[in-house]
Amino acid sequence: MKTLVVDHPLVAHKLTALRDARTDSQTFRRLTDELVTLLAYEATRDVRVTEVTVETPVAEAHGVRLARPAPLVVPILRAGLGMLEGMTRLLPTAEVGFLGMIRDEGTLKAETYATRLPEDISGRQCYVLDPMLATGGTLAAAVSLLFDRGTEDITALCLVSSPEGVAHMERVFGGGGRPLRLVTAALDERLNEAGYIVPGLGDAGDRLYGVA
Ligand SMILES: O=P(O)(O)OC[C@H]1O[C@H](OP(=O)(O)OP(=O)(O)O)[C@H](O)[C@@H]1O
Ligand SMILES: O=c1cc[nH]c(=O)[nH]1
Ligand SMILES: [Mg+2]
Repeated sequence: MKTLVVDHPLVAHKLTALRDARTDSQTFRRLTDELVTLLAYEATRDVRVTEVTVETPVAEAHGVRLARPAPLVVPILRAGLGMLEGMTRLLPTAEVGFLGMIRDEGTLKAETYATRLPEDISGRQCYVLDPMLATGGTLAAAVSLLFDRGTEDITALCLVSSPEGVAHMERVFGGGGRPLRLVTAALDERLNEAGYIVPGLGDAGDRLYGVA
């Protein structure tokens, strides 16, 4: 797995405001949306394109458009939903599938409660959205499911990642196989005893949508 920590002052500025416990839900949602747009720029660097020619008012111009089959964007519910609009704004032809996953806060194991994906996702480039990569259990389960369904390559976009989560993903998917990339706005210090990222930003789902 290739990991990219996006190093950009605008990303750092918005992430700092997002982390701030005083930031309200409305602002948290806006900042999440803005951060995704910035991460998406890096995350889609290898998106497949097809060469096309268009007529400008002056002459023929050679360019590209997004290739078919369209990319697949998969937010992991709930918190990943906060990243969806920012991503599809940049990838308007993308299809969207949904994975509902919840981490048991006692065992820290991820459970899948909903899977709604297009029928055929074989050969697709896939962008998985989840603001938090903590133990890595949730993202690893999502990536395994998508690879099992035939996805060609996967890029995960996370706002905050932990070293433990990245190490878990590398352990599970490091042995080659299909391409996997992680694009994250921050690699934090560690996990605490409760499995929360330190310093992190708290519970992303609760901060986006209120306490579940
Ligand atoms: O890396 P892990 O240790 O698996 O933890 C990360 C997961 O926990 C959070 O979701 P949560 O289970 O709280 O669900 P929610 O989005 O509905 O709040 C977060 O959005 C990730 O999906
Ligand atoms: O820090 C964390 C860990 C898991 N889930 C979150 O929302 N935040
Ligand atoms: Mg949550």
